[in-house]
Amino acid sequence: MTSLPPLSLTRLTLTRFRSYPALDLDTAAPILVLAGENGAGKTNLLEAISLLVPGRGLRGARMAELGHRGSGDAAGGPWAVAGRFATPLGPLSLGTGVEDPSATRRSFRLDGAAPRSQAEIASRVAAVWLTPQMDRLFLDGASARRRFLDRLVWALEPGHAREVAAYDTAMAERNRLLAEARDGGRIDPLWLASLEDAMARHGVAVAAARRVLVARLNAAVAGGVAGAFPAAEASIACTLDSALAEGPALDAEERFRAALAEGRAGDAASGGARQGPHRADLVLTHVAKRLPAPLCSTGEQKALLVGLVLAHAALIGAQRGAAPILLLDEVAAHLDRPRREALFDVLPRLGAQVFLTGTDAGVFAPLGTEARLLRVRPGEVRPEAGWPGFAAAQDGLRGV
Ligand SMILES: Nc1ncnc2c1ncn2[C@@H]1O[C@H](COP(=O)(O)OP(=O)(O)OP(=O)(O)O)[C@@H](O)[C@H]1O
Repeated sequence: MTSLPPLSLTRLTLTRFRSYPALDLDTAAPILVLAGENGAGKTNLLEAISLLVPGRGLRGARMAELGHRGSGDAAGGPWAVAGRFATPLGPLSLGTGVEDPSATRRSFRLDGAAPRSQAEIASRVAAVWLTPQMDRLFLDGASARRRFLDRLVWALEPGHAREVAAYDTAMAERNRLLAEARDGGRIDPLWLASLEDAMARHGVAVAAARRVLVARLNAAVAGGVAGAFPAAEASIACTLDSALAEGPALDAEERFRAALAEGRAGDAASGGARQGPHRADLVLTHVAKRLPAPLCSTGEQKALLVGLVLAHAALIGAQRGAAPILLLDEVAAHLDRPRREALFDVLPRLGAQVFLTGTDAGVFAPLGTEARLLRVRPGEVRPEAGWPGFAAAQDGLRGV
């Protein structure tokens, strides 16, 4: 068995979390496959792990949804998730949860004490996930893709979230002022200019950070970070941001500020700023096919997304010195056999601890002894010795 990756979850303990009244699970393995029927509680486990890092977790759920509801319980109560980790700086214990189910925020414990900040937690533990909900990324509107891209940047540049928020705030206030002026109200021109100044400063910072990330992702993909995985064929771009963040930052800010000042009347008529990083879009292209992602098949889109997430995980790993924990929910669902096998070939070589879910354990048999199989049934998880269909899968591989 391969040794444990530098950052690994070694034990997961749930108390009244989702479908689990209580669970204590040994997770000290490089790759864990959580197999079980629909509704067994596989995604709930990934979600619990995702909540051990700051953020809203992989479902973006509200706190009140997370407490275990027994039959007849109209509302969930308090809940807790605790994890023990092996990290490059030594063992670490992390806990999160709410005591009051009406709370909107959860609290954290780091080695038994309240952490100084969420950044302190993020500096010790990182996780990256891919869920079936993200399959729609290329079919939905651009705003979902911008949020996705910004989350990718944020994982590497924690200050990015502040820049995005500052830009959005300034833009919303400028939109309000322009609407007021359009409706005959009197507005303060100095206030308007200062808002455009803020939009230019934060907007160029947002665009520049996205541009840097996109370049690094492309380099990671081209450098074969995703191994032989077909998604290494992706090219990644973000529209608008190149032009917006071109040249020295001060020049770019000046251009954007001037464009905003010139565009006031048109922006007022159309109900908001018509240009800026809030209009950018993330574009993935299948290089071999020369097709943008929305024109690719479901499985091809999934492969592009997997490649993007693996490249992102590799960048985080290079920056932190330890790869983030990978949570891949139903990742094999739309992938054909060659793509699955290419993925299973890459996963053990990423230096990351990987959690995979699926309804059919046999699909994961090619991972062989690299992976530990856990059988998930409502409210319980048990290790299972051996893979169903393992011998057949091996025969199949030999036959290729
Ligand atoms: N707060 C809660 N209390 C109790 N049960 C819950 C709560 N929230 C969700 N559940 C239940 O948890 C079960 C497992 O959900 P989960 O999404 O983990 O399933 P899964 O194994 O990933 O299934 P699938 O293969 O269908 O994706 C569902 O039946 C759901 O109704």
